[in-house]
Amino acid sequence: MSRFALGRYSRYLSRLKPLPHLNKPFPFSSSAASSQDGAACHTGPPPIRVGLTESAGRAVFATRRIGSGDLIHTAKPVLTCPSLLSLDSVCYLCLKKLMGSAKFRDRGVSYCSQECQDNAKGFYDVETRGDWSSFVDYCRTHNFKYPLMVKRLSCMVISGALSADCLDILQPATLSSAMISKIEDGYGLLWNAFRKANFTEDDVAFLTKQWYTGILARIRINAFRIDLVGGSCGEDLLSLATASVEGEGAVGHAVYMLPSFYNHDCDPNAHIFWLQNADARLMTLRDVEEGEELRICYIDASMGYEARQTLLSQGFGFCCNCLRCQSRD
Ligand SMILES: C[S@@+](CC[C@H](N)C(=O)[O-])C[C@H]1O[C@@H](n2cnc3c(N)ncnc32)[C@H](O)[C@@H]1O
Repeated sequence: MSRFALGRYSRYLSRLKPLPHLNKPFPFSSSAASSQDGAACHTGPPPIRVGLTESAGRAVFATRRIGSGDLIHTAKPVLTCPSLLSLDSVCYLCLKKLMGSAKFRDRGVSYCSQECQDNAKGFYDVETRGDWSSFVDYCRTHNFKYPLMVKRLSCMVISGALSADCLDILQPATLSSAMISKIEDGYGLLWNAFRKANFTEDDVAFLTKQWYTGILARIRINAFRIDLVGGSCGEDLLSLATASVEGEGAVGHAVYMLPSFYNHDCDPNAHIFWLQNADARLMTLRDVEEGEELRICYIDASMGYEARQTLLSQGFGFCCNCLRCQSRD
């Protein structure tokens, strides 16, 4: 289950259409927009803080009034992974769609730029030492996407690109015993692939069953399905948000830090979307007052109350407490 079936709430976007001030370009330069989590729509830090709620754990709050349709901040992914179906058509690192013949090819995969190829080299050197066929078959057979993210994360940890505890801060899902036994099959296959590739016990000391399960539990709740909108920063945010609702399908998944602290609402005041690659953008869908919680929608909000509750409970393990659900709309 991904929360990035996310964002199909055209019913809620449509009421924004008459607002003329939404038709404005992105309010900050591409360099600000491409900085680490938290580039602000004005100069300085983003107008948000992470705090505690009474019943939904940590959350993101506005530190000042933010106008409807404003970009709140951008976020770089910590971890990306193309879907198996997109392997030949997107950049192996940033998930940008590759048009025509890719110029940057390395040992069977393609990149959109020399920079992506260079940035992926460390973990891809690790990855190309192993034979992943059994592990990938297991993912394909069960239609699992998240174990592929754990495989990439493992290669990144071995290469030194990330530390094994880099996702510890994120909330984990509660896993049933049936899920855990399926997860353990994947763990065995991953472990064997590394050992057969002659990685030392030291190299893979972090890769315990407990680590693997803990990472999958975090990815399950916090991975975003990436639906690219295309377009450019010059386009108005509402068109881009609407396009993201009508997106053609996922190119892969990614995990972020700051966006993971946004709680869900079936009538959200914020939206996450992607233009040309896995760099995320968060925007407001209506005016937000200082101190107000910013919430995005994890699911298809056009569904009815019962269906939404079932999906949120089965996929994310919570009973939604938003105002719309309280009124059983
Ligand atoms: C991606 S995390 C959001 C950040 C999280 N609150 C934290 O402390 O890390 C998703 C989790 O937040 C909680 N949550 C999010 N939206 C909620 C809502 N509308 N009602 C109740 N709990 C919610 C649930 O525990 C859910 O599994």
